[in-house]
Amino acid sequence: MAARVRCCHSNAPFTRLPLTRHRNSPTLPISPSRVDFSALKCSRKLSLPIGDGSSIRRVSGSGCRNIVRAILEEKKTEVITEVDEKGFTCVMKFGGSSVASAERMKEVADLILTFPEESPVIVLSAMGKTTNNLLLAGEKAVSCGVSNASEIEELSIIKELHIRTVKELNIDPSVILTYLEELEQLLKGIAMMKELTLRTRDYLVSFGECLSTRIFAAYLNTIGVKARQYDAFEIGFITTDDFTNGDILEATYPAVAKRLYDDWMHDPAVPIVTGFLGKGWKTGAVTTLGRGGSDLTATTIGKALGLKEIQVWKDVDGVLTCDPTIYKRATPVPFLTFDEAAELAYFGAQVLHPQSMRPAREGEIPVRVKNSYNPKAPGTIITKTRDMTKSILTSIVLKRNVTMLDIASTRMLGQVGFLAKVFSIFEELGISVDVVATSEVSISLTLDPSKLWSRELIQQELDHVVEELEKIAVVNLLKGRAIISLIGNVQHSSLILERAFHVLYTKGVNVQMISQGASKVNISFIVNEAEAEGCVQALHKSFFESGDLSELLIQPRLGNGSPVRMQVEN
Ligand SMILES: Nc1ncnc2c1ncn2[C@@H]1O[C@H](COP(=O)(O)OP(=O)(O)O)[C@@H](O)[C@H]1O
Ligand SMILES: N[C@@H](CC(=O)OP(=O)(O)O)C(=O)O
Repeated sequence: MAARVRCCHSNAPFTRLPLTRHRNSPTLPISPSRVDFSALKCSRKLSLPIGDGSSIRRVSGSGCRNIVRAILEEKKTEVITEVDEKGFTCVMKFGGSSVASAERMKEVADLILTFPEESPVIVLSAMGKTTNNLLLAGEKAVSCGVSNASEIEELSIIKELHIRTVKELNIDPSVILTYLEELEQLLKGIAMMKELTLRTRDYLVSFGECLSTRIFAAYLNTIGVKARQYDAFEIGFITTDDFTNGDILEATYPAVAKRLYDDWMHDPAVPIVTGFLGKGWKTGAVTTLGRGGSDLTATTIGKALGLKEIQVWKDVDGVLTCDPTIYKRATPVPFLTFDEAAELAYFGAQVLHPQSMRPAREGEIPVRVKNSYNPKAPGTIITKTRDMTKSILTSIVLKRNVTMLDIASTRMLGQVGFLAKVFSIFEELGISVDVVATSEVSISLTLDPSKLWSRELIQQELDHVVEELEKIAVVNLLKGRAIISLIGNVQHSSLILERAFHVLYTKGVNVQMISQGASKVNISFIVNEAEAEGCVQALHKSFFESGDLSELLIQPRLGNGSPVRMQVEN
């Protein structure tokens, strides 16, 4: 293996790439067995020039690690020499609300141009409500008959929106026309087959992101900003074959880094990447990462390229103290840890995709949530740690449409393995469980509604679960429940619980289950769905609108009398 790597610091002559963390150690020829990839990962400030003598490129960041791995995996034997080109600095993801119209796309382009010091990778979602419209169109196609498929109302809405956008942006409509024709053909195909499999559903919704990115890249090119469109499933986003809910596989990171850097070095252009989409590793078919999955696309690129920041641009001033559609007086949360953000997303805050924090946490890359409608607002910055000294409650999250199961063993106390048996039934049926509270002979738990949503046979599945559990237990299935999660500093759980229960007691609400669990940041309780919104509003008033709760804290003190500073680490 003859690849050689050198490192360059911006103002210094080329020094030699440390294969350990020491910057000034000598250059060594690299071979898979000699490269300490974990050391490379730490070297975020290193630059890695690669080339074949004729064309020479340089990349920066911990993406170097992925490039080196990719080179080695391909068994390239080229010599690496110096150049001085700028790599990518950040990823900017714009959600559907940010690119909902031609006007919005222009504003987003302006916004990107207001950061000339950045060299961003752009990730886009489908325009506005296009994903919902595609799903609705697909469902209608199943039963409307082939001859009516072209007339589906949502198809017309999608066509009209995209054609109008292209006209208003003054770009060549051919960039999207073939896609719109193909979409119509696909709906006819669904109508003919009279079925919409999960695989076809993913292919169908992929049109949304394929269209929006093509339009935006074409627009940037017309205003003189060189841009290049990418379909994520063509540039190395490899996922499991779980259609509608694909998991990003490890191979994605080096593949995406290599493709984006290679293209950039041959011919620099701003990459415009489709969010939400991937390619199933066995089937080779288009997959999606679950609703809101463009956030995960952005953090995956952030980690792959070792960027300094991941920005997700939304239609709100950051992560708020609760869903603003439930309670208008929600306010932005300036700082969050990855743990808090992940928990918040997992327990239902639509603002972030539940899996999106994982790559950011692994790459230790800060995530900034900003408002594309109000760029001056500071937004929320999500990092590994933050000062928790005064933090009590951060945000209140509501998850609706929850099914709860009370499971009591038919045998009496002391039954060994009861919990194991119950959970093995869920494992066998592939159903995921959200909140759990147990005693030796009984369990209360909730089923993850998003998992149920993404699959069919919901009622049959529930019946089947109950049937299996009834072999060992008395089962009570309770629908129409909601989970209210209090995300915050569980170090102060007594204060949080005292206040929360006072609020709920005052409202006459009976909590049906509570779980604090092992999480350092979340206390959840289950109430009737009909009461849930009122509870969130009352809790918000009590925790965020009635003075500084931190004054109630009894501060732990060191021997010298000074207060202990608390840091929460993921
Ligand atoms: N705690 C929260 N903070 C901010 N927004 C929230 C929260 N909970 C729910 N939301 C909803 O999330 C929306 C933003 O997320 P999303 O629709 O995925 O944005 P985008 O499509 O721009 O990526 C907001 O408009 C808001 O209604
Ligand atoms: N368009 C997809 C993916 C996505 O991330 O969208 P948004 O960024 O608008 O939430 C969806 O609606 O689920």
